[in-house]
Amino acid sequence: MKFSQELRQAVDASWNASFEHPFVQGIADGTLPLVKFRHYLLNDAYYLAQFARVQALGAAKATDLSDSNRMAAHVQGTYNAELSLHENFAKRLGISEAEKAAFEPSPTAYAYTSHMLRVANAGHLGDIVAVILPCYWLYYEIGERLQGVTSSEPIYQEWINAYGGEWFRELVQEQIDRLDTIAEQVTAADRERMKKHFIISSHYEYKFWDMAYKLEAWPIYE
Ligand SMILES: Cc1ncc(C[n+]2csc(CCO)c2C)c(N)n1
Repeated sequence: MKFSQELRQAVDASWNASFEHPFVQGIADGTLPLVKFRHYLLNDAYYLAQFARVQALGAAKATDLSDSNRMAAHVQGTYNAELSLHENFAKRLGISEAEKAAFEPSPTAYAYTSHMLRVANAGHLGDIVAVILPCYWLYYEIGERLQGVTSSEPIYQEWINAYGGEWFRELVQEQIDRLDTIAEQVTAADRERMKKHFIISSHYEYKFWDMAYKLEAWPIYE
């Protein structure tokens, strides 16, 4: 069995919980209150900025020029594809640049990105691909499941369309293939560590929906 398949099996329950989360279901049927999607977007803008840094560390740590080149291209992909989607939504939801700049990430967004940055700083390219892969792959599977669904909220429909396309499938497959290639070249201990990164990122993907749905914030002490 390919390493990627072993990892996919290990997170099956966690990913099913993401598919069934009321945030995702609310996107599909259009009933998700926009205030919750707004909270998601603000946290996701922070998340994506950190995600790009993690991908860039992958480019820096690659030992092969072709991997450096592709990881750097993926940084640009995050900027172009993800942030343009965001800018479009932010405008429509009345999120200003000032609000974005002043926004402090919620505990889960902070913890998830801290997890990725810790792994990226300490690890090699294999650790980095393992820690970022659930972001690609889970969103692809959500996009796939929601194909054919017509959400009554146009913003949610655009979000669904963005993750169902062919361009996205190719990006995901490229990272899955990179994971499998590296997995064949490293030790069993390396693979075990990579698997843990993948599982923890999957937990955080679930918690990210929950964070947005519950409008999670830091405690206020008075
Ligand atoms: C919490 C969270 N997880 C995953 C994604 C999706 N995503 C982020 S970067 C990237 C790869 C380049 O497009 C993908 C698919 C998101 N937006 N927010």
